[in-house]
Amino acid sequence: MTKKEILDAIHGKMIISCQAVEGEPLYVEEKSIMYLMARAAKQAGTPAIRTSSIRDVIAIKEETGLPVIGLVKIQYPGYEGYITPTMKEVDDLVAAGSDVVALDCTLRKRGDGITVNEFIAQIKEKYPDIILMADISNYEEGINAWKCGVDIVGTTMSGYTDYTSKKDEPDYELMERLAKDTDIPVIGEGKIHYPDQAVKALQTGVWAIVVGGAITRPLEIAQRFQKAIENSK
Ligand SMILES: CC(=O)N[C@H](C=O)[C@@H](O)[C@H](O)[C@H](O)COP(=O)(O)O
Repeated sequence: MTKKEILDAIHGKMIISCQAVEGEPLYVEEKSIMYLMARAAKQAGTPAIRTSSIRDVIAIKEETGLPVIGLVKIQYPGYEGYITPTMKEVDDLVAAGSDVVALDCTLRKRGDGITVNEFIAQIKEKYPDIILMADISNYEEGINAWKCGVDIVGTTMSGYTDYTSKKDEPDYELMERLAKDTDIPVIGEGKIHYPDQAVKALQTGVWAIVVGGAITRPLEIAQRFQKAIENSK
């Protein structure tokens, strides 16, 4: 699919994130099972899937035929970001056929000593046709990534950096400001736990939203029920 086709397909819609990394209940060592989550997501009508790891990108594309936003979560020493931190992960995602490559574009420390701006430039030089989604945590990082020429900005990391508020709800304000002040698609992502929050996030003016754990992480869902019950006692 071309960039325009992908962006048109996701416009106004909910992308479902299907992820399980090592240590999570749905992570199975021998074989990816996240394609089953993606099957359900497709049946529910999602136009695209976001997923982590090379094997899940491959399995989900094979299962659904939908465009995939791929990323690799890996924590290297010296790097604060863990979403597609180096060219190695970009190379692997491109080779796996990831339609969009998502990467950490926060302004945090990188172990290779280059800036995120330089990293983006290196990726674009190596892969001129790549579609990049910048995962950022605040307004400054979103604007910076947009100016570096990424194709999509996502609010993914809001609440997950030292300098952003840890509230357990979507960052509607960030979504609204970036949608207003950039001319590329903004994806509202992170902590959208309920259908009414999904609606509200889309109403901020973002191009699309990503919902993950509230649909595809059973432990997180069960804990939310448990907590509500405990709190009611
Ligand atoms: C911060 C981080 O590492 N976020 C990851 C990014 O891909 C995923 O673990 C999240 O599930 C995804 O962003 C969707 O968010 P939520 O699961 O809250 O709907």
